[in-house]
Amino acid sequence: MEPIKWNGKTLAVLDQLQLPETIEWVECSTVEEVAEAIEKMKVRGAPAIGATAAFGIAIGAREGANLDKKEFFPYMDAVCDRLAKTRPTAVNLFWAISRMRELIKHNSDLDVKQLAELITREAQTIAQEDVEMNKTMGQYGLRFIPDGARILTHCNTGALATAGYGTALGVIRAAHEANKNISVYADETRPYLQGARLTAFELQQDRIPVTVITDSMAGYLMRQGQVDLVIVGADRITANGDTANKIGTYSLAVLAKHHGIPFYVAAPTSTLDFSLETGDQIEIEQRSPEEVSIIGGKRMVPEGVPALHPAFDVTPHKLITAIITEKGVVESPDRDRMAVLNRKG
Ligand SMILES: CSC[C@H]1O[C@H](OP(=O)(O)O)[C@H](O)[C@@H]1O
Repeated sequence: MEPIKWNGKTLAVLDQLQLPETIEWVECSTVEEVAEAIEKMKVRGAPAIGATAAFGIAIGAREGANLDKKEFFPYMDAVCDRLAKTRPTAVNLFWAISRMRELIKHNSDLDVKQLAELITREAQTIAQEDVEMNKTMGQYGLRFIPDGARILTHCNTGALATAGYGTALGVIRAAHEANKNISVYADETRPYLQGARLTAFELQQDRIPVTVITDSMAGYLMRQGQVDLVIVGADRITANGDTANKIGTYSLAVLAKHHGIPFYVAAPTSTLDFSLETGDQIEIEQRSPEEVSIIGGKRMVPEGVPALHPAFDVTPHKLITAIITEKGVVESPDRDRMAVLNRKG
């Protein structure tokens, strides 16, 4: 079940805030509606918000198709700027926007309507490429998944977090499709509950054995010898392999290291950011504390008591066993080893 569907002129967004109880599609026909769907996390997941922003730019180009060219280019700049303001951590968002800006710049000789068509096709290509990258990544990750593996994963990195198939969940899917008899522990992943609500939903649909655990149970299971490996996604990976991912990932990596359990990151190369040397430079999104204090519409923290809500944390590369991408695997990632991924094409 993909998170977005292009309808030729508008973008249907599966409202992930309503899952798993309700499957509700929201029609986005303006740039602002797309931007708000990303900001409110109706659609979320690094590659998914990149693809969504690309279609938001396509909608913007169609809205601006009646402008003359000298107005069209600054108008499209403003469209890209608006979408770039939605969420700061996942580099896939900025990768998609930058790819669209380059496309517009290198095709400025076309008329506005031709440009709008070209931009729409590029958004569709970005989505199609993402699914293909995820399936390739799944195959690269297979060698790290022993038969019968008990896998712990965090957040949601499946079809709902991408244009389809998934990153870490893509590796899990590939292992299941290869009859490796795996089972999954899904961290519920407070406060948005991507694991409990979305990963469990996806794996149940695929008949992959899944058990939801609270985030605080991971160490207990590792100490009981119940976890064979951890695999997670990523929102931004810097030149030395430091990885930003959903809050709670760093704690998992420390626990995995302590227990001698392999810790894998699966992410397409659109998640790599070689402009940053280390994870200390990654901007961590600070979301509303109300998303922590209020659960299912019910206040759990007394009014007036503050709450923190960093939406991501950074796992140092030394805690990562391997980074799996569609261009291959980097084991024991560091700056020198990651450089192999920093090649165009
Ligand atoms: C395919 S990796 C998706 C990545 O994005 C998630 O964050 P959010 O749900 O806030 O968009 C989480 O960090 C996942 O690992």
